[in-house]
Amino acid sequence: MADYAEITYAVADRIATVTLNRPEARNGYTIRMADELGAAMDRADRDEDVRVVVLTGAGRDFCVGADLSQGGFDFDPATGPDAAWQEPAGRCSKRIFTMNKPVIAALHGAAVGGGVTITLSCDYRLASEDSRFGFVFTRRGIYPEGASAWFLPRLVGMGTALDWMISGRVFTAAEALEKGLVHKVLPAGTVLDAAYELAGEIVATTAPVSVAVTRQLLYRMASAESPFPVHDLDSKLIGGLGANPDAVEGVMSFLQKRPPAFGMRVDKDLPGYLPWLEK
Ligand SMILES: C/C=C/C(=O)SCCNC(=O)CCNC(=O)[C@H](O)C(C)(C)COP(=O)(O)OP(=O)(O)OC[C@H]1O[C@@H](n2cnc3c(N)ncnc32)[C@H](O)[C@@H]1OP(=O)(O)O
Repeated sequence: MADYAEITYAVADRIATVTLNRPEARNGYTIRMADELGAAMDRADRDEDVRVVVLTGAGRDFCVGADLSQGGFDFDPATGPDAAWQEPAGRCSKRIFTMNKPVIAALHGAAVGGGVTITLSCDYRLASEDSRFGFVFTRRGIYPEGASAWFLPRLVGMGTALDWMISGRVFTAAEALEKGLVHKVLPAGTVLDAAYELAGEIVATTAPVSVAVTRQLLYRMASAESPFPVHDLDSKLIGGLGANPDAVEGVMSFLQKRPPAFGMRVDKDLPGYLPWLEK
């Protein structure tokens, strides 16, 4: 699409592909890229033809983090940012977190600094066996942003998060898989195909509103102190979703041994969709 300079956006088979597109700079992250990524996620979320987003990078790397050759502040360092300013990785991380649709990150080469923190709010991380990861921030004298202090311990446990974030060392796809940062490691050159296969399965078999509610609930309840609030919410959600036509379709398609034909809309007018989950 002509309206982006540092990413590309394409839709096929109900899957939006968002590609970081500065291969000459190893997809070094810029303020502009952050803004374009946020806009692309917005667009995919609003597009009724899109069910799943695949996030990937052009060239040999996913993303080497902030492009260190570019300077980088979009505020005056002498006065600091105003209260509304959102740091660049957070702009994307936050937008992905509030998506109604799952996001699959297909990673290869370096996924380092902001290049890994922007994937932490994605629902899946698939990695090529040549991937390397690193929360290198302490080595640059800065801080791991993109809300990684919230996401990373939940994904890999506090011990591993402390190790990776304090040491800043670069580690392999095998270590990322062992600790739970990535869901799968794929042979070189096959990670994007694997992402499309997974996305296609989600498109073909799941109800959009169920997916939206389920992913938000998992995140929101991850910090609950006991199962009691989750039991209460479950009752509201099951009651609401039961009134949704997709619940009828999900059961009928199973009984009639045919593929489901779910509705495409996910919005606050649908029974079972709880807009307050977005807060
Ligand atoms: C909001 C976001 C904030 C942040 O992301 S802060 C963190 C910013 N990112 C980094 O600090 C990563 C720095 N890079 C590295 O640690 C390593 O590189 C890698 C692990 C990514 C890759 O290692 P290897 O494959 O051995 O490559 P190489 O020999 O270190 O570098 C090859 C060329 O790539 C350039 N490069 C790598 N990362 C960046 C970057 N982030 N910004 C600008 N250039 C980068 C180098 O400088 C060099 O260039 P030349 O060949 O011309 O000497």
